[in-house]
Amino acid sequence: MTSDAAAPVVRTLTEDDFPDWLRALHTGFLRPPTPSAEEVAIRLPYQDFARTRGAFDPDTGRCVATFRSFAQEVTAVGGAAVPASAVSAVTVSPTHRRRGLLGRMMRAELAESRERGDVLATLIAAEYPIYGRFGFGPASWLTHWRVDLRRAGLDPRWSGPEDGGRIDLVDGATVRKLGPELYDRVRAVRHGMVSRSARDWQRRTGEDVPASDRWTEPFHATYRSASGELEGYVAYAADETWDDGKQPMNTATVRDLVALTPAAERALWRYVCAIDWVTLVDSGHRAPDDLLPLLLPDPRAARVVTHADMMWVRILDVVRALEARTYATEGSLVLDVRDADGLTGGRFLLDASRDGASCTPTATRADLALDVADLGALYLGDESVTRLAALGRVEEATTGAAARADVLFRASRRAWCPDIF
Ligand SMILES: CC(=O)SCCNC(=O)CCNC(=O)[C@H](O)C(C)(C)COP(=O)(O)OP(=O)(O)OC[C@H]1O[C@@H](n2cnc3c(N)ncnc32)[C@H](O)[C@@H]1OP(=O)(O)O
Repeated sequence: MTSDAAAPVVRTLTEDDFPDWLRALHTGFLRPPTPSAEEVAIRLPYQDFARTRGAFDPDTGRCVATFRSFAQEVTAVGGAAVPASAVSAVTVSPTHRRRGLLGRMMRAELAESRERGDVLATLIAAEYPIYGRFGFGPASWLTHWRVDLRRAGLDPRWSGPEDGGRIDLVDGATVRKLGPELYDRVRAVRHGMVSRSARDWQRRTGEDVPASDRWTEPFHATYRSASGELEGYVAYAADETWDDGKQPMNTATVRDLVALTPAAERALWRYVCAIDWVTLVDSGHRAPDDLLPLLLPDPRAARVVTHADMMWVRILDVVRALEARTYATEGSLVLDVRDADGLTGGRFLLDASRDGASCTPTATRADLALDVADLGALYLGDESVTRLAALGRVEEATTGAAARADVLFRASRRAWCPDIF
């Protein structure tokens, strides 16, 4: 049912709107609504009001919907950093739901992002059914394991990396200093990862974090190779659970684990799985093909707790998006891309060669026809064209085109976005 009340005004914010906007954000996310003065003061300097939208009820003047975006880079298959607009803080208050406010804010944002020259829009969807209608597709998936170390079969005598590398516990300030450069090297070689701002590192390490974030200090450990190179880092927290029989039953929860080399990744997981008192390891958000379960002598000790869609991608510029990534082999395909919002649809000839890929508008007969949301789902190599064709979502006009597209689009590792934004 639509209310007779006057439609809210959707606009970008001024500084004065911010406390009310924050209240609306908390309301939508079901947190205690009224922000403290401390929270407003801490968050204020990090707001880009030109990219923060709100909807304001004309009768009450109150903010009833929130939306923001920020500049981000997404690593494409092959390592290119693709400019994206990351969408976040999307809420509509329960008093104003299902009157089209999200649609108004999203369409304004996507048009502006396309104008700005962003190639993709990205988001982490709170609920699966919300964003497909706006051309987003689930482009990366996460798996979250809980490892029962009593069943894993690991050698309890482990005392550090066997490869001459070393692990050191460090403090948050050290992570703020060393983490960004390490992380940028890692994201340059793993598709699906996204850039992190200095503010992200502050929030991970507890600098300038409002009480409402409920941050607690984690342990941070680095891995250095035998030659002293920093190659990996882990942040983990532990609880203080003991069972009735006076046995430690602590869970180590990994908040962040990034590694430049497989040796670093193996060593950091091994380290977390060898901490005294820890009987359970909670892996946090990993790629579905993470090394963790197969590092255990008994991989069944790693039980999948969550397997779900993670980052959603909305392609805003088909030509630049498809030219930015690499392909597993040489080949060409004509794609008919439907975009109901008229941002980037059309027919395109994708030509992948040893020298790179070109994507050009064409009038040639299409091999495959698909919605822009499905192209988003395929973009990071983490979905099968054949599967989407079997679902009736990709139309195969040329026999064998779906299988050819799979060979081109798939990657040897799964896409991974570890960050919630
Ligand atoms: C990137 C992020 O920030 S993810 C966080 C998203 N926020 C939340 O989940 C917080 C709680 N939910 C909300 O605040 C709101 O329900 C929102 C923002 C999800 C939706 O806002 P609304 O203004 O009600 O959406 P709007 O009226 O524009 O709906 C557009 C369409 O999406 C559909 N839709 C909206 N939300 C949902 C949902 N949660 N599940 C299924 N369909 C939905 C509507 O039915 C409508 O469909 P139609 O075009 O076929 O009629």
